[in-house]
Amino acid sequence: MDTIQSDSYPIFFDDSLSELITFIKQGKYSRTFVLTDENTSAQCLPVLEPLLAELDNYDLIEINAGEESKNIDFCVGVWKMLIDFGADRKALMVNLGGGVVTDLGGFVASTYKRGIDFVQVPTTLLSQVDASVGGKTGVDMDGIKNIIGTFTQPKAVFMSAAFLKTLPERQILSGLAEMLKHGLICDADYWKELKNSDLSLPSVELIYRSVEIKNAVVIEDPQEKSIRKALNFGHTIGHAVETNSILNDERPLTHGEAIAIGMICEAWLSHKKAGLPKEHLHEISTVLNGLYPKYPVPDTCHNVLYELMQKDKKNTEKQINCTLLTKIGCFSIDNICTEDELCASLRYYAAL
Ligand SMILES: NC(=O)c1ccc[n+]([C@@H]2O[C@H](COP(=O)([O-])OP(=O)(O)OC[C@H]3O[C@@H](n4cnc5c(N)ncnc54)[C@H](O)[C@@H]3O)[C@@H](O)[C@H]2O)c1
Ligand SMILES: O=C(O)C(=O)C[C@@H](O)[C@H](O)[C@H](O)COP(=O)(O)O
Ligand SMILES: [Zn+2]
Repeated sequence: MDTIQSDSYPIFFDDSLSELITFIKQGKYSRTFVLTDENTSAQCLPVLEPLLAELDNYDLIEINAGEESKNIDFCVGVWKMLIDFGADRKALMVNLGGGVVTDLGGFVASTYKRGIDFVQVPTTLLSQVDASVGGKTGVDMDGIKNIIGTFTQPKAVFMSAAFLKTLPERQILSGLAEMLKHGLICDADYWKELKNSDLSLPSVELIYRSVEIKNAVVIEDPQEKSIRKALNFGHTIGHAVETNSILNDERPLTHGEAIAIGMICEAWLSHKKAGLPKEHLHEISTVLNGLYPKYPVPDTCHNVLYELMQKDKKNTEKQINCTLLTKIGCFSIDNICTEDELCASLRYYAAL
């Protein structure tokens, strides 16, 4: 599988991860820090350890697993460890994990001593097809997703299908939601291929195509001034549903599960406001509703969800700004949606 070149960094597809060690050795880093969470320490570090053994030294930093750790307190913990270990500006962070580790690790690295190099070694499907690519780093605060963060590109990304062997089925489905999103916004053929494929573990070719789509969008608009907003399809409503679930549910929704709900609602808005044909809305709803477990969004929680949507980063002057679809494979950015429209879309999802 060919390496994909982003603006300033390579994205390697190589199960052996040999390029990672070459990269670290050639970089002449003063010290290497490997950031993991408790699950990637147990399941993914053993894959990397024989390679890391080739280095003179490296240090491990571990955070708790899950979105609940993606906050400034955990950043402080990691910054303190970097200080205690005497990390200088020539240190390297290797973020080994899912989107929580790559988002938080990228943010910590991009701010420590005003920025040290970091590389992403994504271990979930979601972090491979989405979170590790494109340079959005950050953490949540006050129940708002990714409200604190930077745009900082990694020095390289290293993809290995080996990590996906230990990934629970629920996490595969979570990553699949972002892959389906890539098809819906940019590539109708890819959407068709994906929905007809074996979805229990998408092939490396499908993963590769997803990364190509995301990378192409980011290269055109790295700081989300315009078309990068396409990648936010499903996220205005999805992030609100995700945050509300994290705050209230014993077993919160995954990012992808929440985004799937958001994509159904925003497909309905697309039909009402952006010309998405009725058959396309039906196709999107049927596929997504069939793949993901039904989640309750009763009218009684609409005001809480609407309040959360008001905090979305795409908004200006309190108007809710959604990315919509004009047809499967084509998007339209900067669509202002009213509270009534957003609530009606949640009702559409609930009634499916
Ligand atoms: N920066 C971006 O562009 C971007 C894009 C999409 C999502 N995100 C963010 O990514 C986060 C979600 O990422 P995620 O879905 O990877 O969640 P995650 O990082 O929480 O990982 C999901 C679970 O899988 C475990 N895990 C990771 N790798 C494993 C493996 N190989 N085997 C077994 N278990 C493993 C983790 O410990 C965790 O329990 C969210 O915070 C979301 O906002 C960021
Ligand atoms: O890379 C992007 O741009 C995206 O929007 C990808 C999303 O899938 C991802 O969840 C991202 O973190 C959302 O960004 P945010 O700016 O809405 O927090
Ligand atoms: Zn997302």
